[in-house]
Amino acid sequence: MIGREFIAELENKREKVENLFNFEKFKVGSGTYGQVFQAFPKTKNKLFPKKSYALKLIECIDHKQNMILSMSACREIALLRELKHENLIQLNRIFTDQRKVWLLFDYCEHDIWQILTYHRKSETDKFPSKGLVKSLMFQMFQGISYLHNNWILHRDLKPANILVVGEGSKIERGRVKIGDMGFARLFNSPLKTFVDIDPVVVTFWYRAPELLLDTKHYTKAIDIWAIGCIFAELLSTKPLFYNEEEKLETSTPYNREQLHKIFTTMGFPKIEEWHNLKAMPCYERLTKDFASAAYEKRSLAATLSKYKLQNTSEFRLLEKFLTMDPTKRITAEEALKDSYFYEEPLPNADAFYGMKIPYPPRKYLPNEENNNRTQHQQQLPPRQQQQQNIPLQQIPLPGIVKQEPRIQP
Ligand SMILES: Cc1ccc(-n2nc(C(C)(C)C)cc2NC(=O)NCCN2CCOCC2)cc1
Repeated sequence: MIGREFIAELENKREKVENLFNFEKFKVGSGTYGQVFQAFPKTKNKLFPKKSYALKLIECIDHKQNMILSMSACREIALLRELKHENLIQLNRIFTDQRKVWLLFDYCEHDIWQILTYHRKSETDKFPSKGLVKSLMFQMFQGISYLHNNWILHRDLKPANILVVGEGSKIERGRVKIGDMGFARLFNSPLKTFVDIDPVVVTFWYRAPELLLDTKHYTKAIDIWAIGCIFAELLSTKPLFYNEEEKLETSTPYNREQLHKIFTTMGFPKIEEWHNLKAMPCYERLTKDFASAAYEKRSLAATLSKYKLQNTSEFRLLEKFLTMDPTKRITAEEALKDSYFYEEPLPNADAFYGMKIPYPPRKYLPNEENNNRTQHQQQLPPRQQQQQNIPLQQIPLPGIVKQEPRIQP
């Protein structure tokens, strides 16, 4: 059997995602890493229990009949196949056909961005309950602790990446699933208030000070700072380091406005607090751009005083997350042992325990697929290809549905 007939034979045998699920009209997200659809098993298919799934279409490039999988897709598949924890997104299956790669996940109706947006806009329900906040935080730390113990850093923790399972799933209702939606596409949107901010806009609000000072060492402490920002936002419903300036990514991670926001909120870091500050790559620029005296009266306690958080276990824990010196920041393991998680209300495995879920379901986005060529069919110039991508055939994609031995290119 020659190659083309063999491929055709292969195609007929494969389970096609279009035959197994209804999803085309239910797009819930799109961005740099691909598009995401809510998917419902078709009645005739017994392979998948009757519940909601998420199908992520990976952007491939079709080059001279060769499917080219991006490096990021390869990294996502390789990473997710190794990870298994109840508070992390779980990759269920991989489907491929001649032109596309689909990743199948369990569906999560909610995320912390959506929860915060609901409370910001509500007149009568302005804050998430104490029990909800505690459960979300505890589950987030369980997931991050698993990642950090496996020496994996998330590096882009923000409310939109903290998903929560909704109604419908008895066992997993209110379960936190940390993901990486990778929607951080450059977005030159007009200035907006944070209430309407799109979860896909690139924000620096969760970036640790050492990142903004161009540290060369990505560490676990960077994730802890981001979780601290999310904790503060859950307690106040306002982004702690909100910065209305939405800048396109600049060549250096140094962001003067974001640093100013952090110092205005926390005060300016003292050398005795952050011994290694002078060693930061952008320290010279920092001393030129900022006068520490301007932030003398600033502190986290002063900033959050209007939320009546002083002398609470929440505030004491928050200070440990938002410690300027990354080497002094609390670890995920230490956070899980904090007294905050051992006082009423105790964290419940179901973040929505004892409450009716008031948060709206996800909105469906228009699916451009129907009326124009999709990204994966675009041709990349050959030069770009060599740098960025590996032909699909060369990537062992174990666990693909009904995978036959691949023909070598
Ligand atoms: C390049 C790259 C992109 C993403 C990941 N990544 N990393 C993670 C961990 C568990 C490590 C946080 C999760 C993902 N991928 C997704 O979350 N994917 C989204 C899955 N969601 C979509 C919406 O519905 C629920 C499942 C890795 C590498």
